[in-house]
Amino acid sequence: MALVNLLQQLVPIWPMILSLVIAASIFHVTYRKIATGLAKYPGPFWASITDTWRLFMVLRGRPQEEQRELHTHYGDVVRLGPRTLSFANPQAVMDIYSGKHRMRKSEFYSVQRGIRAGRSISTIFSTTDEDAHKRLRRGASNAYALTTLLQFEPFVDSTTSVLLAEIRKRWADKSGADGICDISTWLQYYAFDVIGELTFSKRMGFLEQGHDVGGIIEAIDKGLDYAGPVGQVPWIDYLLRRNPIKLLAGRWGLLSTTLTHVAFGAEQIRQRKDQLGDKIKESVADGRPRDFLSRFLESHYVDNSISEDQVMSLTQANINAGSDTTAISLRTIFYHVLKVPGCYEKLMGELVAAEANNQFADLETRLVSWNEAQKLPYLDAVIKESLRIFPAVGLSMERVVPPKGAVIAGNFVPGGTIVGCSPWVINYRKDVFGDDVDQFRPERWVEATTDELSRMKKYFLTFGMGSHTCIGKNISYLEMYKVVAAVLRNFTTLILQLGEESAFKYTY
Ligand code: HEM
Repeated sequence: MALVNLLQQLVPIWPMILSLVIAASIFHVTYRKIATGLAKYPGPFWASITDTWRLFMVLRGRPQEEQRELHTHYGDVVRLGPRTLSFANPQAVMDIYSGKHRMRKSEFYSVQRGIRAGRSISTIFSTTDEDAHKRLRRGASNAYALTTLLQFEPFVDSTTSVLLAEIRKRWADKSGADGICDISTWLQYYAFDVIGELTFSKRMGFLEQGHDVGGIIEAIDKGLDYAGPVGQVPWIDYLLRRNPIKLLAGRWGLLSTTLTHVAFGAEQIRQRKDQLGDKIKESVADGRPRDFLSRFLESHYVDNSISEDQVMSLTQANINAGSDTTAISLRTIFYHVLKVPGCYEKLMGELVAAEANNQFADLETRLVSWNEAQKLPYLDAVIKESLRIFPAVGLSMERVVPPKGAVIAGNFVPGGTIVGCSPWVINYRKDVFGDDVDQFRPERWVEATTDELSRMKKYFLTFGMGSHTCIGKNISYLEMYKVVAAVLRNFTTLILQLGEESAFKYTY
């Protein structure tokens, strides 16, 4: 009754209320469009007044393609939000990521912090604090260095052997539907198991059990499906996952907020500490293969270069940043090898010739060592081209312009603006990779002149660039070169059967 009375009293003044709402909206739109200093940059109208436009672009499931189309339509700089610009030219890549403007990561990354017992866990990937990042990266970089790469080979070999054994047991030499392996799913199991083995000397068990054990893959995929769209409007995170009431309930043990893979990592660290006891404070130098956890624990307990929390955070970064990315990349490699006419035959030809030339030491299990894989130029070209044409990261790698502003590719950009380049845009630049960029053509990496090749390598953005460039790049190359060569050596007749290609969706 009271509400009806109130509405009746408002009737005479509704034109005034409506005018106020319209005036406020006009002010809001004008402010966001012009006062941010980005009015001169072209882009979709709705993007210039609200970030939710970008959120919907991500939800539509093909933001990487849409961003490329926007650049084709509007040019090298596109306004993707009231305070967000996307750049497409190579000079911008240098200006944004080379470190000359000391730009920090945007809040897009904060959305990807883990949660354990109601507390957020920042990782080397998700932190937006440049000093914290520097400390973490310095403490961890030894473990990921090219010089330690070979020490990780036994971990990759053992997971690869399990993958081969499972394929053999389940599908090899079987006819009809019994002989069809959903390689896409199994490559995902492989990538997740190998990162578990590299990090904790413990596979998560996907390959052996043939399913998503403990729902870990689902949890990580859900995390990415959440982070992609929510990262466009990061404050939404504080209403949803990082809702203070929810976090408090998590701290008090009233609600389980710990993410599945975070719990898995925490359990591995606990077990390792129990197992090592007092030996945890001793340096390990007996030449045994050492996983990442062992190296991080040594950095903490022996070298004091990272904190205990950082041990947890670094192992989490491996799982979060290193599993799905490698799975996507392995899938795109196999997809192109089997789909593009002539590619499979050429690659097999290279492997057979190498075998005939006694280039491979292992004739029994047919695993391939890192050093052997490095002597296969066509394999190298196929992997590079697959990663160029289908980079695992589909959105801009966002950075924040420092308060005094910055000149990016000749354009002055005011402080506080979020700027970035997408690997899906830069990897398709004709002036870098050639006129036939839409075509999968590994030969471009073989035929290029020295100058062309160095330009292609310089702007190849699949692993990012600068101080935040992928720390696990060498590890992922180790996995990919070895497993692709080993699968092809072991199973000589592979036929591609495509499923629902249209069901493919990208949210990150
Ligand atoms: C083919 C596989 C992979 C791809 C395509 C990939 C791609 C990327 C990209 C593009 C970035 C930079 C993101 C940015 O600047 O916004 C990045 C960072 C990172 N990656 Fe990878 N990655 C892969 C595999 C791995 C693996 C195997 C690991 C761990 C073992 C890993 C760990 C990380 C970490 C920790 C960062 C953050 C580095 C920092 O900010 O300092 N990645 N990755």
